[in-house]
Amino acid sequence: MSRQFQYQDDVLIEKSFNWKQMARLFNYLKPYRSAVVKVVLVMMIFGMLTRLAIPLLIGTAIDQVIDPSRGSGHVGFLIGLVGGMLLMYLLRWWAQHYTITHTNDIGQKVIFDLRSALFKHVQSLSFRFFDKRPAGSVLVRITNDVNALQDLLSNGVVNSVIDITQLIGIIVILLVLQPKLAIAVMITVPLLFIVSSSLRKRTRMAWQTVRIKQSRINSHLNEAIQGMRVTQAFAQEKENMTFFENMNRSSIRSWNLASSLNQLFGPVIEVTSAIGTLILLLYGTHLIQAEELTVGVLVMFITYVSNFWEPINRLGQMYSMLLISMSSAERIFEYMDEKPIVAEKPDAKPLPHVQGHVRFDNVVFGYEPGRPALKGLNLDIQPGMTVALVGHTGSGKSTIVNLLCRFYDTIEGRVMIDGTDVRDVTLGSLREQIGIVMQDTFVFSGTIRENIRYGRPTATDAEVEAAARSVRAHDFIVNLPNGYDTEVQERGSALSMGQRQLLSFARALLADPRILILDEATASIDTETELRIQEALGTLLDGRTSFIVAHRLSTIRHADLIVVLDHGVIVEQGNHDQLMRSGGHYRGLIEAQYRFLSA
Ligand SMILES: Nc1ncnc2c1ncn2[C@@H]1O[C@H](COP(=O)(O)OP(=O)(O)OP(=O)(O)O)[C@@H](O)[C@H]1O
Repeated sequence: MSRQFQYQDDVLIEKSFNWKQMARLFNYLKPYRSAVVKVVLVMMIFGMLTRLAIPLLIGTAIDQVIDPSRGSGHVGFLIGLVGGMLLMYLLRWWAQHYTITHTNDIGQKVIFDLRSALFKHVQSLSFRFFDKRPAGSVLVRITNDVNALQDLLSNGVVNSVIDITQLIGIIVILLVLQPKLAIAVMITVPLLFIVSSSLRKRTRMAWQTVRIKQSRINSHLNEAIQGMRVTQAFAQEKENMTFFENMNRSSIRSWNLASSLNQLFGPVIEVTSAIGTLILLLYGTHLIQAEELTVGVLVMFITYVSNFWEPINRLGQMYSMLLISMSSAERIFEYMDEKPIVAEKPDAKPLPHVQGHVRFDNVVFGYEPGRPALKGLNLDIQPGMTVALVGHTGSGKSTIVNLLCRFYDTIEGRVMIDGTDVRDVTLGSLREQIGIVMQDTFVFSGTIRENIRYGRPTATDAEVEAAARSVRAHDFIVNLPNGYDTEVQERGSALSMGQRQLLSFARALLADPRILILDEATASIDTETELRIQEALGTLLDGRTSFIVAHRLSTIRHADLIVVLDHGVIVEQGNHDQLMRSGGHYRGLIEAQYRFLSA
């Protein structure tokens, strides 16, 4: 299959640890500081202390009660010790339950904050940001990468604090109980460290690969679902399936590898712990024989040492998780650090209610360096005028409207509305006064009423209906199964092309902007709908400055001014009759269209 999907931003990260990034990430835990401290305290007091106390109780039981040299009259004491142990176990269970509930809660809240902050930021970014990235990869960062941090920000932090404290506690107790034996046992720690760190590096890379493969699946799925119509229309389902299956298989393979590497840690820990126990028993026996150690203390040692490996193992896993999470954090912060190219000036003022006088003053613009889309454009449009922008594909029509809405900033020259440079006003106040009707009307999931109201959320039902009536959309809406309350879906597939156009006209009319931009649909529709749309358009354009990226002859003919563009330059302007008479580009375009229609 020739199609190649590339998700360039998903690369294996093998960088050294970025402490700054980590501090930045942990900043998100700040609002929940007191909750974290509470959980750590509960776990330390009731979880860790009970764990440390249990071996002491066992050792005491052996030396004070079970040791035959001490007689057998201490059953009451033994029951007391066992009761104490039972209480410790219960407290421990409760502390674990408390910790799990609360760490999950903290984790969820942090993830919520992080995801909201990221979405808010991404929403503020300029068109140029989205030009460069497939929607799928943005989606993956807001979902997968944020999710990848959940474990770290919940159990990760709390468990690490507890594990470190527990380790220190055990080491101190062992050293106090029998320093020589303690040092002998700990000889195994560096051994474990060396073996596991090389294994851990491989495991970390393997888990990163898993994450990347899963991200690719998500990115691909997003594209595949969005492009499903094209896939089906070109009967590419089989090829698409093969591609997907390969990705899926490769994801499983990477998961199997990572998980088998992960499973090697268990045996490594077991072997080290066995060596530790061997040292403990050999050297311990020697010390007992030399009367430097009691059997009870040896049992305490054995229990403590068995509790020693678990936190070490968890801390190692935590370190790997930290490294993997940091690669997600880096991806998230890369977006967070992306500045909107079209930014409001700090002293930007709201644009007052405008008349609709639009001026392009020697505007030069290009989307990419070295490829100008507009080359020194001058236009002066009086309030209320209807301007038709015509020209070959790629001539710069949409670019003009993109600059008017300030989706991009000019490289040279100015765009002025009522004498104010669009860069001097707040983006909200500018765009509120400009209504846009896109060629492919985006219908959001919801009812027809909600979709029309998108233009002005505060509009009443009566106003929504009035707008729909004015643009002749009311008739088709009331004929839908639930009238204005009919649910429509994301791509508006339940509605025809013409109906979607009328819906978008109603939306724009309700918003009542002073300046209207209309990207006229190119698809041909039946004559009755065409007439209805033309009538609706008349209502919509009335009294506003309008820019129409025009394709229909009827629209172009009625425009007050026709601007003919060619390769980013205005080659002609005037009304229909003037331009026809002059016999230039425009006449050529119109005659070509006639020839096409009559062919
Ligand atoms: N987002 C973008 N990134 C890079 N180049 C772009 C982008 N949008 C448009 N261009 C380029 O800018 C030039 C002008 O494009 P523009 O969309 O303004 O043309 P148009 O006249 O509206 O075309 P059409 O009638 O096909 O919509 C073209 O060469 C196009 O390839």
